Amino acid sequence: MSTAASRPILAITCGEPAGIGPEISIRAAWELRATINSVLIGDAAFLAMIAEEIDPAIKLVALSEQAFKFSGLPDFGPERVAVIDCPFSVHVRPGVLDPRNGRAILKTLDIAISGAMEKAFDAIVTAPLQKSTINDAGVHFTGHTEYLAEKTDTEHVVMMLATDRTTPPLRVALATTHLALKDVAAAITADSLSRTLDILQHDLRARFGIAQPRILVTGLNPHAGEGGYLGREEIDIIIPVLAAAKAKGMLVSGPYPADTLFQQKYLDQADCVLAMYHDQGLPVLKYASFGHGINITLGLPVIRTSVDHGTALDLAAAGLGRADHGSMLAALNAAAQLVRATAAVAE
Ligand SMILES: NC(=O)C1=CN([C@@H]2O[C@H](COP(=O)(O)OP(=O)(O)OC[C@H]3O[C@@H](n4cnc5c(N)ncnc54)[C@H](O)[C@@H]3O)[C@@H](O)[C@H]2O)C=CC1
Ligand SMILES: NCC(=O)COP(=O)(O)O
Repeated sequence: MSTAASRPILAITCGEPAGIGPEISIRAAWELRATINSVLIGDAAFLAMIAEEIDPAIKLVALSEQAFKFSGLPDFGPERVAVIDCPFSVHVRPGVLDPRNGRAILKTLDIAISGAMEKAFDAIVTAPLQKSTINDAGVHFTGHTEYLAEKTDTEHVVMMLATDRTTPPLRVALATTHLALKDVAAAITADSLSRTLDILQHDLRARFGIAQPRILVTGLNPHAGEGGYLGREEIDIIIPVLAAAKAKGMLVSGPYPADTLFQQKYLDQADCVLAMYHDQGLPVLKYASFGHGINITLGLPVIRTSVDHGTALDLAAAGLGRADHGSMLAALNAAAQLVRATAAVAE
């Protein structure tokens, strides 16, 4: 099924329909149709309406989930973009969240995940969804990252955001994912941190072709704990884990104070920074490249990339044409590149 070498097949979940996800998904899939075989997953009638408004020349062709499951994906060629129909429960009003569509949004992800696990898709690319809407629909949901881990039976995954708009490219991985700040310290255990480093090392090699990844690790506390006077996580957990990783031959260093680590002289010597939590690492990357970065979930049995932004309900409410689809283009191109790089490393 896979056409990794030529035109990889990427499942795109169109995300929260009241946000900018459908628009950026259609624009990016259409623009890249010559090199990427995108398969949009969402409400086909709704997507057709948006496509018509963006540009009547855009050609979408819909198939039902049943047809996809029983007969697979027909070859629609590069002149049309396929849509797997996943109908919403209620009419969508741009900018207005409706939890009654929450379960259908989640179903788009389920179709993408099972299709990728069965190798009908080479990778998954997700447009942003509103995490609160899924919860309001009655399903506990903290993020795609955790949901993908659960649905693929993966015990441990790593969230990494990346941009090639800097020199060298900046990659920021996180030791924890979507957690309330009060729960972060307890989640950083020797076991979870060493698993995170192992996954980083493995995926930077297998998916990015970096033979000996150099990983700079932040501390958790201000001034990396100030020798224990501002917290003991560095002394009790991070330093011993880094020592063990170095003993295994990994090129890790730290813990560095997070507020001064992001300087060119350090980043020039690094393939990746591992930050301890969401708002420690991501603001730096988003400041460097917001709207053009990507989010990659490492450690999964499938390739998944996403955009570096959220649903932007404010823009969706204002009408089509306001959102920048640069990050969606980057996420699609990165997924295609990861498909090719992974195939090359496996050979
Ligand atoms: N991968 C995902 O599914 C993600 C989903 N989210 C969800 O998005 C929701 C809203 O998040 P916010 O923190 O408000 O961030 P946001 O990224 O949606 O918006 C923050 C600001 O950036 C602007 N912006 C965002 N994307 C843009 C684009 N493509 N072009 C131009 N301007 C853009 C918005 O107009 C707004 O001013 C959250 O509640 C969260 O659930 C957030 C991040 C990732
Ligand atoms: N800020 C990045 C983010 O929240 C990613 O969330 P998700 O991809 O796990 O849904």
